[in-house]
Amino acid sequence: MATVQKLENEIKNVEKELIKVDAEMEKWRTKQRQLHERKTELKKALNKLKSDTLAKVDWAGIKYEWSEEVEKMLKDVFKISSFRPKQLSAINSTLSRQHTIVVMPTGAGKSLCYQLPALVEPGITIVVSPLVSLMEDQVRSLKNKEINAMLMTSTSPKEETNAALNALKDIKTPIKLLYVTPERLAKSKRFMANLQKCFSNGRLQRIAIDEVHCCSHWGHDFRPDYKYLGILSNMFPGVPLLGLTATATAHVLNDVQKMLNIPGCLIIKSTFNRPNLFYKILEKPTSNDECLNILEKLLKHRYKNESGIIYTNSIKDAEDVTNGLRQKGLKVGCYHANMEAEARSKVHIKWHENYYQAIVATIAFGMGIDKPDVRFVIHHTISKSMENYYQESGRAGRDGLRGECVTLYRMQDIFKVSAMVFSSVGSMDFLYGMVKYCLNGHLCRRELIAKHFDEDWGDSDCNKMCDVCISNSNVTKEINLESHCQTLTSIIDNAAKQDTKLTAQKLLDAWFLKGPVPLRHKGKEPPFSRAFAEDVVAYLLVEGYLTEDFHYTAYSTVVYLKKGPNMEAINDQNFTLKMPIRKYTNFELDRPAPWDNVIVTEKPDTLKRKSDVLKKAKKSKTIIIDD
Ligand SMILES: Nc1ncnc2c1ncn2[C@@H]1O[C@H](COP(=O)(O)OP(=O)(O)OP(=O)(O)O)[C@@H](O)[C@H]1O
Repeated sequence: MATVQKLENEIKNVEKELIKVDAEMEKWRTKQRQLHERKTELKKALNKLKSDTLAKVDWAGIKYEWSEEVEKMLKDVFKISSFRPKQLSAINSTLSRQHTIVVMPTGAGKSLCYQLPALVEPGITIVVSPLVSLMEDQVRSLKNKEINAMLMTSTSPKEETNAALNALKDIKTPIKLLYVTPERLAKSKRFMANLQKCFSNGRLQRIAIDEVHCCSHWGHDFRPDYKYLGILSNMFPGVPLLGLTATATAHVLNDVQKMLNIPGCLIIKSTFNRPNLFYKILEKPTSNDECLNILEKLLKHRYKNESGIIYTNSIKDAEDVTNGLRQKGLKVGCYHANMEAEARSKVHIKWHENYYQAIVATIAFGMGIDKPDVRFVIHHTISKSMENYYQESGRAGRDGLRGECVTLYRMQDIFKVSAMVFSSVGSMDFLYGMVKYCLNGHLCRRELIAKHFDEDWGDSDCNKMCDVCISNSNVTKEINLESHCQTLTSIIDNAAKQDTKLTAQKLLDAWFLKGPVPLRHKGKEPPFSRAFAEDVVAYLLVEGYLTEDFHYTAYSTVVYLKKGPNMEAINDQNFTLKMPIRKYTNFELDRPAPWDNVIVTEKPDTLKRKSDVLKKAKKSKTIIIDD
C-alpha cells in the first residue's frame, strides 16, 4: 500500500525526470530555432544567387525581336532620344517575361520601364499604384502622348469604372494601360473576375507595381493593401510582374520578393548617387528664433528666388516655421496631413507655380512631387531613417542641376523623433542610421548613402559635393572616450540610487556640474564644450553604450537615458573607445549658392535633355558631364 513517504518520493523522482525532459526539450527547441534560422539564411542565399545570376545577363546588350520597335517607340511616342541607365535592361527583361524588380532613385525614369513595353505588345498592362494623384498625373501625361490609358480607383465615377472593367473583357479594346489602386486590384471581386477573363483571353500583358516597397514592413511607406498582391504570380502564371521602387535595402527587396511570391527574381538596380546634389549638415541652434534666422538667411540670400522644401517632423513645427518665416516677409506655404485635401492641393499648386518660394511640410508631402527645379531641401529636424532622408532630400535637383540638401542637426532632435517612432519594429536602428550620418565628419556623405543602399562606392568621386569632401581635410582626429564613459556611468548609477531618471539634458547638466547638486559627479567638468558633449552622448547612444528609456505621461512621451548593453565593456581591462571628431564646415548663408557648379547627370548621348539642362543653366560656368 502506498505510504505518504512513498508517494512523496515518487513525486520527487517525477519532478527530477521532468527537469531532465524540460532541459532536453529546451535543447531541441534551440536546435529547431537554429535550423529554422539556417533554413531562412540558405533560402536567402539561394534567392540572392538566382537574382545575381539573372543580373549577370547583359539585358541591354542583346538584340531582341522587339528591339527596333522599342527604339522607334522611344523616339516617336515618348520623344526621348536615348535611354537612361538601366531603363533598356528593365524593358528587355520584362519583355522577356522575367519577373523583375527595378530599383532606381526618384526621378530616374521608372515609369518608362512599363509604359514603353505596354505599347510594344498587344494586350493590357495593369499598373498598381498607391497614390491617386500620381495615377492621375500619369494618365494625363500618357493621354497627351496619345497613349490609351485609364485609371480605376475607389472614387472613380461609375461610368469610368464600368468602362475600365469592360476594357478588361473586350478583346478589341484600345486601352493599353490600366492604373488601379492595390485595394481595387485584390478586393474587388468584379475587377478580379474581369482580370481573370483578360488573362484567359491571353491579353494580360504584365502587371507593374509602382512603389513596390510598400509591400514591406521594412519600407518607409508600408501599405497593408499591398499584401493582397501576393496572389498575382500564382493566379496569372506566365504574366511577368514588374516591381518599381527607389528603396534598395536588402531587407526590403527580400521582403518584396517574398510578399509577391517571386523569390530569386531579377533585380535591376541603378546607382543611387545623385551627383548634382550637395549634402550638408548644419548645426541647429537651441532656440527657435535663431533657427528661424538661419532659415530666413537661407531663403533670402543663399536660395534667393529659388524654389525648395523645408521638412519638419511635426504639424506644429510646420505651422510655427511657416508663420515665423511669413512674419519675416517670406512667401512660404504650409502642408501637412491635418489640412483638407483641397487646401493641400492649393498649396502644392502655388508652390509649383513658384508663388511660394518654399513649402514647409511634414512628410505628408511625399510621393508624386514632380517639380524639376527644386533647388533646396532643408530638413528642419532629422528624418526618421536614411531611407526617408534619401527620398525626401532626393526631391531636389530632378532637372539635373545643382540642388542642396541641408539638414539642421542637434542632439535634442534625436529624442523628438525617437519618442514618435520607438514603438514600431526596427525604427530605432533606422533612426540611429540617420544620426550616424549626421555625426559623421570624416567619410564622404555619398559614400555613407551608397553603403546604406548596399552599393559599391569604391573610388567614386564626390566632386566636393558634400560638406565633408569640401572641407579638404584628410586627417581624422579622434577622442578617447573611456574615461568619459566611466564618468557618465557613475552619474547614471548615482541617479539610480536616488531613484532619479535622467533625460539627456539632465545627464549633460550633471556632467558639466550644473543642475541639482546630488546628481553631479565628483570629478571635473569635461574639457570640451557642451555642444561637443552632445555629440559624445549621441555617439554613445548610437553605438549602444547608452540606451533610451521611454515613459508615457498624460501628454507626451519622456525619453530618459540609461546604460546601454555595450557599457558593460568599460569593466574590461583592455577597453578602448575612440570617437572620430567632426567639425561643422563653413557654409555661407548670406551669399547665393554656387549654382554655376553644374553637374549634368545624363549620359552625353541624351542630347535633347542635355541641351534642356544647358538652356536652363544660364548662369553656368562649369559643366561636368558624368559619363
Ligand atoms: N531616357 C530619358 N531621357 C530623358 N527624360 C526621361 C527619360 N526617362 C524618363 N524621363 C523623364 O524623367 C522624368 C521622371 O520620370 P519618372 O516620373 O518616370 O521618374 P520615377 O523614377 O518614376 O520617379 P519617382 O520615383 O519620383 O516617381 C519624367 O519627366 C520623364 O519623362
